[in-house]
Amino acid sequence: MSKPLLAVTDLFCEREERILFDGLAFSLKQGEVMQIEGRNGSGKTTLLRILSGLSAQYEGSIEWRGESVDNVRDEFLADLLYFGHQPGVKGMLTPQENLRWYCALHPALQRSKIDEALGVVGLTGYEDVPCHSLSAGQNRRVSLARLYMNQAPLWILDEPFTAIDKKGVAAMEQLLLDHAQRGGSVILTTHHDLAAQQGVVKVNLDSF
Ligand SMILES: Nc1ncnc2c1ncn2[C@@H]1O[C@H](COP(=O)(O)OP(=O)(O)OP(=O)(O)O)[C@@H](O)[C@H]1O
Repeated sequence: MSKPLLAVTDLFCEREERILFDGLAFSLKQGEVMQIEGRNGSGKTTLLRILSGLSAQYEGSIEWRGESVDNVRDEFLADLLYFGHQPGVKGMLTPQENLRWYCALHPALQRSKIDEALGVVGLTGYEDVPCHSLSAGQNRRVSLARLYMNQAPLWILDEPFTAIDKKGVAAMEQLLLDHAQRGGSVILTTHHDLAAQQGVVKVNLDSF
């Protein structure tokens, strides 16, 4: 049997003397989409930050391709795209400039795909408009355009559909499924009901 891509065992995390989860365990295989569920404040963002290496305030084991993430940190980070709660878009820059800046940070990405990615997320005609004068949903779309340019094996996405309209959510869901079909894996949180329930593995933090 093939090793899981990501294996979490006996994870414990507390914040402000409140236990968020204890004994949390799950594994993610290649090509799997996993939705982390739980009530507000249950620790979903905290968990995603731990999994992405942004927080070390936990106990337990996290393995990437069978090795402790502590031992393969560089390889793990190179294989990861983390999409945080905030859109991470610079208001003074245009959508095109934001994506150019993103490409400069991640040389594996193709600058030639920027216009295509902006087109796919419905921002044709807005390429040169400063992001501070775009709507919340449009700013979120600038951020989501990065997913169309990134084939990292693991996507960790925190509330990627916030402020996105229904049609946009459907397109994004399809993008996640396409990524999984190509052998990528996805861990996400969302308060949206995903249309594609089949094939989505769920982990509910309220149970831990
Ligand atoms: N850096 C921190 N310091 C102190 N407490 C924190 C910190 N980060 C998170 N918390 C607390 O941990 C709990 C879990 O927060 P978290 O943002 O992970 O929840 P969530 O499940 O993502 O919530 P939501 O569904 O509302 O987005 C909250 O009670 C929060 O106040």
